[in-house]
Amino acid sequence: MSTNPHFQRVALIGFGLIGGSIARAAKLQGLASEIVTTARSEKTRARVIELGIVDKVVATNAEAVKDADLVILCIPVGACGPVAQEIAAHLKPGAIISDVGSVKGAVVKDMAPHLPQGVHFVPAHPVAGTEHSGPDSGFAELFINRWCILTPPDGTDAGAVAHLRAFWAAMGAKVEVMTPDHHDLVLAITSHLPHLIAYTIVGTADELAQVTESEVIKFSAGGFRDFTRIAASDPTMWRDVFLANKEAVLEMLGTFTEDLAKLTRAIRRGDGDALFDHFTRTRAIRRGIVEIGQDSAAADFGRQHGQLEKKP
Ligand SMILES: NC(=O)c1ccc[n+]([C@@H]2O[C@H](COP(=O)([O-])OP(=O)(O)OC[C@H]3O[C@@H](n4cnc5c(N)ncnc54)[C@H](O)[C@@H]3O)[C@@H](O)[C@H]2O)c1
Ligand SMILES: O=C(O)C(=O)C[C@]1(C(=O)O)C=C[C@@H](O)C=C1
Repeated sequence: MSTNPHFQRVALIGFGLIGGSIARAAKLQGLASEIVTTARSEKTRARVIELGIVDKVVATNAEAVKDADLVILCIPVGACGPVAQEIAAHLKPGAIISDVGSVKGAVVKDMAPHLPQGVHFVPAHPVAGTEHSGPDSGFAELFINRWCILTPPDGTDAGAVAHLRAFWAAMGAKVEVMTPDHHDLVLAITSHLPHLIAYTIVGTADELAQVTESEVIKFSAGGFRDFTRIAASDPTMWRDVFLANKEAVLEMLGTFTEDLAKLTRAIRRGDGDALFDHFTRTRAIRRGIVEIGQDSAAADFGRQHGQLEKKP
């Protein structure tokens, strides 16, 4: 028998891209009787109320988690430890405490010591996002056909894991469980390194523009634009990701630098065969990734669950 994905009261700490998307998707799918969110500034509180998605907007995290059956921290990973400490005394016994952080090892290490006995800690990471942030950036379809990785510590109550899994699945996600360390290694290459490289190349191109007084940015071709979309992402979020996943990112950066050196040598030596072989192999891999991402699961989910459509 499948687990009911519904929660009585869901508290979202932070109403940005991810918190706002969870609120929209959970409302649309009827996954919570009540959704409460924290918005710390008067301006954001006013905007979240105006959006009319959640049932209650409060100013403090302690107030938000009161009587909540599911609490999800939707804040930068560096803030998760301090917020766990802030809310610990106010959590309802039996509640599930989760997060959406892009790094798992550091979040588990920072949060776990603060959480009281009797709550269920099930860290999570929806591997879905955009370069936008803030209360207006979320959308209900964000998680459709995207992975959500759960990293419950050993011994976590199986019922709590199943309940959170059902919640994410009902928002359209494909859910997988793995260890925090494995998660951090995989995401270092598939997500963190691409962001670092995109941030770097935008800075390099801008410096060249200043040095040569040419208009490198102004006349940037499609390739540059496609490649650097993610460099518009939130600086606080990404500062925290690189600080929190330092070891894995440095390891992947080392391997990447070696591979870049091989291509550099091929260019310097005029080794067209080496370049052609490399590009042929990586084109096939890239095309495979696109095909995997374009299967029909999103459409199937939309048909089964109502009006959700994947955004172009
Ligand atoms: N942006 C993405 O593509 C993406 C994808 C998956 C996961 N994540 C993870 O999700 C988390 C949130 O990212 P986002 O993109 O939604 O960011 P966002 O900037 O859109 O929203 C974050 C919100 O958290 C609030 N906040 C920060 N510190 C807080 C605190 N101490 N108490 C209460 N609220 C606080 C901010 O005011 C903001 O409203 C991050 O941990 C990030 O790593 C992001
Ligand atoms: O598409 C984007 O804009 C993203 O950067 C999303 C992305 C990713 O790297 O895939 C970014 C960080 C997350 O933790 C998960 C998803």
